[in-house]
Amino acid sequence: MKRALVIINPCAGTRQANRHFVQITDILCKAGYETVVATTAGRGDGTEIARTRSRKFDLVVCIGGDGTFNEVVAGVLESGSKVPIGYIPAGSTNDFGASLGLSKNIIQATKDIVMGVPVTLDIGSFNDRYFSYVASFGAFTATSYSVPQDLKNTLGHLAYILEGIRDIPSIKPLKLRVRNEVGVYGGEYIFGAVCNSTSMGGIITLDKKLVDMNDGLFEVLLIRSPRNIFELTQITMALTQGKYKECPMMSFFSSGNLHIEADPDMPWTLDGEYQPGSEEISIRNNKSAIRIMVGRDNAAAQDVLRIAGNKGKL
Ligand SMILES: Nc1ncnc2c1ncn2[C@@H]1O[C@H](COP(=O)(O)OP(=O)(O)OP(=O)(O)O)[C@@H](O)[C@H]1O
Repeated sequence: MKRALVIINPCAGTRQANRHFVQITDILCKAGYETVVATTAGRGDGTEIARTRSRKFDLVVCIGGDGTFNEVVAGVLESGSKVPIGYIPAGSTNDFGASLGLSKNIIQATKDIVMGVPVTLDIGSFNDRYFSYVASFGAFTATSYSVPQDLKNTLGHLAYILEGIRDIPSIKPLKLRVRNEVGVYGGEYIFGAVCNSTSMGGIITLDKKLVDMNDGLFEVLLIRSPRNIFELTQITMALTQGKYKECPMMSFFSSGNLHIEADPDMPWTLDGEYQPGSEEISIRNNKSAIRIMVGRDNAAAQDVLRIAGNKGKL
């Protein structure tokens, strides 16, 4: 009999997964999995459970937000197992699940895991930590949590931008030097993101055509500190229209590896969770590092994983 390890963060998001838990295990059971459940009790547990137990299973299912998924991915990678991972997004923002087109409906997401196919996906390293979809610093990090729901409903993407740019004048410029395979970028920035995703905190939305989550490359966006209202307007326009490449206040490029020199006190976020800064940061793209289950009719995943070239088949 096949075996599934379910790792659930019972406190993620609105705790809605807890209410569906019997249905989730029922679906796994009917799909032929003997199911073992492990709950996380605090930070790091997802990694510890996945690291010590993944090797004995045919499937690891993660239920929680992007932070829990990050932990489970790190644990699976550290275990050396190639076990496919199913992700049931049950957090508050679920940026990464949205990029991959995973269902927001918990039951449907579970069905997609058992009926779906494994496809490979790049995973980033930030010194000795892993991240699934974004390492970022500076402005906007709290924006996705502070936008009122009614504004999100009426204005959508624009609501995040309005909320985000409100903070820009109060942001202390951050000195940075970034080196990659082709060049060096340096100066004072208010924001930077190294993404393997089409969306980041609602503020940055990348065209699906630009993003391949399995190509060994990140999309990198750096936003310079504005010195006057004209430069601030340029940033606002570029964010609103998604035209990062054309904006003189931004550097936007694809890269596999980055070396960053920064203020060690400058905090980062990895997949939405706090990460202490460091003077020297090495960011690497671990190409096709994990296998993740996606539904067979998942059009978004087909786009961002270039399924035809992927090892999995839909
Ligand atoms: N049993 C628990 N009780 C309280 N906190 C927990 C528990 N298990 C894990 N955690 C914490 O939950 C955090 C991860 O939350 P997660 O990101 O999965 O959910 P979220 O923040 O609601 O979702 P999202 O990141 O998608 O907005 C981790 O930092 C971890 O320390």
